[in-house]
Amino acid sequence: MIRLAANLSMLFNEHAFIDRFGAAADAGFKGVEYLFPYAFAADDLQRALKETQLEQVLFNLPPGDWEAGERGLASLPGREGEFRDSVVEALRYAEALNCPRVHAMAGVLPENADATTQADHHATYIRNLRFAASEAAKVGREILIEPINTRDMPGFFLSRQAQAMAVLEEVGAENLKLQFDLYHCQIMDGDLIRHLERQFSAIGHIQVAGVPERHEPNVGEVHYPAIFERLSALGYTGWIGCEYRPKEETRAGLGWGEAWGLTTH
Ligand SMILES: O=C(O)[C@@H](O)C(=O)CO
Ligand SMILES: [Mg+2]
Repeated sequence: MIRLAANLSMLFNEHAFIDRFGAAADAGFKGVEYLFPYAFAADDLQRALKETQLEQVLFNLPPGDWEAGERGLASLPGREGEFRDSVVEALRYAEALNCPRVHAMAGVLPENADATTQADHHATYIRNLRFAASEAAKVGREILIEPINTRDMPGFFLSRQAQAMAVLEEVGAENLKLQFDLYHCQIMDGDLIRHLERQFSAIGHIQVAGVPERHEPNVGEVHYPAIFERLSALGYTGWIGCEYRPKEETRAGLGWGEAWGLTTH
């Protein structure tokens, strides 16, 4: 069964953040995800989930200085202390929101990074992910890593599916999983269904969007019905995060999801 989660950082931007929970539930979503909960007290978010009977399915660790262009800390040499604090903070929110998984963004390489710098980032990434996975395991949660396309995030350290699979293998923690965003995969690697099949056992969460504009899944070059069909055949029981920027009003664009219980009126 396909379970769709609304990404509240991108969907329902017609509403103030806290009101997006109600809008998502009204439209038929059963779960929500978003980038960061930290601007809100955990109690307020907990109340919003309870009132709407939505499940919190994912959010990200604190990413460093977002305004200054930082996109995660996990691979940044010299920032290990901050990364550790970010793991503790994310797990505190995860417990309060009953969220089973959190995404540790890899971070951005410095411009023109040479092989030594890249190797430093890789070594830091592996050490940090081991720490994060071991802390998360103590409280029964998963850590996710997500390859992100370098057109949207130039220099992002983790950009290819093969790189992510190699990292998962090197870290070797059962609760470290792949956040498979089909939008990024299409841009960087293509061959979506074969990637899904080959990586299926490593996947902890899936996200979708049309390519290339990142609008609704039925807008653009990817034929999502075939992908959803394959996912069902593979026996996927996890969540699919709707992480796209609606072309117009959120609700008006939900027609693509009617087969999976979303309503447009
Ligand atoms: O794909 C994305 O952009 C997100 O899933 C994310 O976590 C970082 O922006
Ligand atoms: Mg994503």
